[in-house]
Amino acid sequence: MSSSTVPECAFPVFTTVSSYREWRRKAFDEKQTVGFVATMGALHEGHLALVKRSLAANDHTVVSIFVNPAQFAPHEDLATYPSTLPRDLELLSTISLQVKTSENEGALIRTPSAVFLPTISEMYPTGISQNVTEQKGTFVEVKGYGHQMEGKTRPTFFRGVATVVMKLFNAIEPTRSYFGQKDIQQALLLRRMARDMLMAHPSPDKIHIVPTVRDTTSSLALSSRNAYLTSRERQIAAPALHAALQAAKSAWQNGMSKQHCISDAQAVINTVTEKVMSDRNEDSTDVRLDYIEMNDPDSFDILPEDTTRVLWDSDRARDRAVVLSGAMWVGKTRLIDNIILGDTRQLGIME
Ligand SMILES: Nc1ncnc2c1ncn2[C@@H]1O[C@H](COP(=O)(O)OP(=O)(O)OP(=O)(O)O)[C@@H](O)[C@H]1O
Ligand SMILES: CC(C)(CO)[C@@H](O)C(=O)[O-]
Ligand code: BAL
Repeated sequence: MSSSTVPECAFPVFTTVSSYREWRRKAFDEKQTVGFVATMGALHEGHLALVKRSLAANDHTVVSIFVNPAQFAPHEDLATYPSTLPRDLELLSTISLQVKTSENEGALIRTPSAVFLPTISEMYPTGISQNVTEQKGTFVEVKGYGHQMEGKTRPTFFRGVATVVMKLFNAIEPTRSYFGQKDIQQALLLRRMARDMLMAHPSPDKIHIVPTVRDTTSSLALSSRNAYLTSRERQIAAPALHAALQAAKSAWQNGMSKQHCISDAQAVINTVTEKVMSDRNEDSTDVRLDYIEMNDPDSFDILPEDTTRVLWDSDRARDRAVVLSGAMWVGKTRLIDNIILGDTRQLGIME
């Protein structure tokens, strides 16, 4: 993207690493903190929640918008991924937060300081293929943590995410960074990457996880890909994933085994699938569960089938956390969601 094609807005939009670095150097010199929110654009209230958390805690907030080819498999939706750049920049121009600081009693208004909007060649100087076997250059893999949950269906996804986020961290050099709980495996894996690579910008303890923002009536997790849903899919089928996870959660809290919890969740999806199939007057939608699973948040290991809350708790900490997550196809849209069972503070999820 050339700077002449970027719409005018209230903050600088940097399309190159070198132009951003000039701005960043000044923030370093002035000992100002920089909060960072990485996005692929098509912004919604979920993204804005991350931006607000950053505004609350940092002198500056930088948002990146970059649709990363490396995290899309060749058969996935890179070509059709939603893009709403003028609206994104407008949303970021209108967001503000009033903060209290020790020097300034209540009157300080913070707004985003900059957007980083790089081209593909800026981010991948050696070039990039979506086909892993054809790739050349430097990639980041968090070994042992990218094949479970989302990685089972999307085996090259976390390699693409870790690679681009390492590049973004190197370019932006944030003091703190904010990721959404909606992509819980991504956030936990990136914290591990920062720890393993001894990163300072941000340090692993400054990678913050923000609770999932949901549609207030249906509880559907907000997601850029929700734009693919028809209105009937959005109302009838899409909310089933969260409802299924809630059914598993209540079975877990009632002392049931993991196996029982997951079959309760599957029953919720089956009921919705049958309803959608039986509405013969309407356009038919194909609803298909990809997975619902329960994993250890530290190792990402799958919990054994007979695990109950009591067995899990007695093993280590009280109210020990579990990641209960799932993915489901509604027509051509793949939705993901999760609930943390037990104490969410063990995962450092913000309150
Ligand atoms: N509903 C949400 N609540 C909180 N954070 C969210 C929500 N949706 C996305 N995020 C977070 O925003 C950041 C950028 O996400 P991204 O741009 O991929 O949007 P997305 O809505 O997750 O898109 P997609 O539909 O591709 O999954 C990630 O850290 C992601 O977890
Ligand atoms: C973190 C991220 C911006 C990397 O491309 C993406 O995976 C996302 O938006 O969740
Ligand atoms: N928020 C996750 C980005 C992706 O699915 O590619």
